[in-house]
Amino acid sequence: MSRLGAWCLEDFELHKQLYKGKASLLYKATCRVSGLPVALKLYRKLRLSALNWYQVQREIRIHSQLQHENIVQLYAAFEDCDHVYLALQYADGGDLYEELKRHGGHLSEERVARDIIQPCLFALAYLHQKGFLWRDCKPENILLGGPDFGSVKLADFGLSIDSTEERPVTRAGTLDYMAPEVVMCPEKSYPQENKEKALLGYTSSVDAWAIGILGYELIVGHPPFERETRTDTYEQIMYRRPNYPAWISEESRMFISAALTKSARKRPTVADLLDHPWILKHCPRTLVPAADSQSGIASMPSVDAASHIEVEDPAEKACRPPIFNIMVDCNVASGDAGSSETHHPAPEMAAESSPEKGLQSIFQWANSSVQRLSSRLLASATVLQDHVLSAAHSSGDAIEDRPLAQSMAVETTAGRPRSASSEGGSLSTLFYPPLPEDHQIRDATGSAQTPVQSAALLASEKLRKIRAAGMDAESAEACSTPTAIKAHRGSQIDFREGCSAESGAAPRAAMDVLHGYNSPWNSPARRRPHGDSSGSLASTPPPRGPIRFPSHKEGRLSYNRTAAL
Ligand SMILES: Nc1ncnc2c1ncn2[C@@H]1O[C@H](COP(=O)(O)OP(=O)(O)OP(=O)(O)O)[C@@H](O)[C@H]1O
Repeated sequence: MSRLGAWCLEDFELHKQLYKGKASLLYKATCRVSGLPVALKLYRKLRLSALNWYQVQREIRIHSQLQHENIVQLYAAFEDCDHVYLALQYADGGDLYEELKRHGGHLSEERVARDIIQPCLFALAYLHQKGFLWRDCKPENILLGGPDFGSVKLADFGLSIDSTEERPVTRAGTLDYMAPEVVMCPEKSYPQENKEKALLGYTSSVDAWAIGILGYELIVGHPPFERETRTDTYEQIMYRRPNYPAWISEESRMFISAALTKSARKRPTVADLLDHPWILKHCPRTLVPAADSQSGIASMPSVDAASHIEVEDPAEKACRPPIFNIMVDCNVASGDAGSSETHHPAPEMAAESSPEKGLQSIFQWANSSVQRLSSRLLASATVLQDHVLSAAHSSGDAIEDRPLAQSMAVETTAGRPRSASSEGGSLSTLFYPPLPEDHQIRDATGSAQTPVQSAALLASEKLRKIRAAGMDAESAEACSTPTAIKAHRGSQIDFREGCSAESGAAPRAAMDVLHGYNSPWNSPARRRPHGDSSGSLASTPPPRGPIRFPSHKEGRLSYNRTAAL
């Protein structure tokens, strides 16, 4: 059976809450139509400012165009009166941050290069080729496909931007992962702010920088420029070089140094980084797509299609879940000629013609954008192609025959309100099923706020500073440009004695002791950054002119999405 109409909440059976953000909730759910497990992301409309609305719309527009082995698939997007829903491919291995925690904050270099960095680079090359910037690289947004760690997937495109449609001019992302040129940009409070400023702007190379940060964090245990205050972190990002522990290999040091080239113009692209000797050393050569093969990048760049089919186990292929392929038409911002709604000119245009009308036009424009988005999203979820058909056939389930009441049969739980009405498009369609005790997700903010943990966090920061001072401050300069990487590629890698796993380096733990290195992950104080919620945009005014650094440390909260949430 195919899903003929638009998707709605009743198509999903909610299980446990996976995450609670400022404006979003994430549930593990099962699609009643196909039986597929999904991650259902709910944005609470009441918490969304005009800017947030714009970003949600952009997230859906961009994510719905992505189909890649290393990117979480967006299956559907729809809305009711109170929520916007994203049905996402469920990653049962959790996120990379949790994986790091499970491994004491370190992963082996080989694993980092082969299982994480290379797949991320493939996904980013694919994104960049389409003109998209991800802008939100961090372990929390990289999901694992299973216990074998075989297939990481990028998630969360809430900050992504289509550079073919708009110029990136905003300080967006997670501070520890921001490139210098991003840090130099101002924040913003409405979609078109600063777009007219020709001197502002950055490119996809901000994602290459973030990959360098990611590599460092996964290998060393913390981001290279993380400091106690935001001011210090900004300064580190802008002017300092990372400190490298002596035990990390020369190649990984060179890779990270190359990605962390301060000048965006001299920084290697993600395609260049795929050719870095560190990647080539740890990843089978056949997995690397030709650098200039556009089709290779656009489809599944991580595997050569032909050889992949040859080695693929047919049984495994049969078990692969079907994809219900839904395209969401949310091309709202560009306007709708046929719409009867009042359209307001973009604020900067109005401001140009009459400065005093500028502010008024911003509000009018924001209002009309919200209205247009809302009405269009409600009407626009369109099913194009549906593999659910086969899934439903095989299960013998007939979705049309299924009474709505039955599909909605969810027990009411004490403390979890559920409305009796199920009229389409109302909050009444939203329900929160009971959670088993052992599945109750504790609020990340609440779970780490005890005084003991706060004190431990401070102690851990001090420890980290002491460690940083003792690290090898030398920064590898070789391979710091695309040209240098290419020159280096294929050449015999000269291992620094004692630095490479292959040269019989001492086990990591022993080296840590030797160098007085005590992973922050050994301390229970390391908190999940999602829990740090003090850094909302609302509390950090956008800088004007020269950068002014705020004096307090905010957590690793993604910027520019939390404004007014
Ligand atoms: N498809 C998925 N499958 C399994 N878990 C997921 C999935 N998507 C997200 N998660 C989990 O939920 C967390 C938050 O997801 P996501 O980053 O999309 O939410 P968010 O509201 O955008 O968060 P933030 O604003 O903090 O970036 C992730 O770190 C991950 O642990």
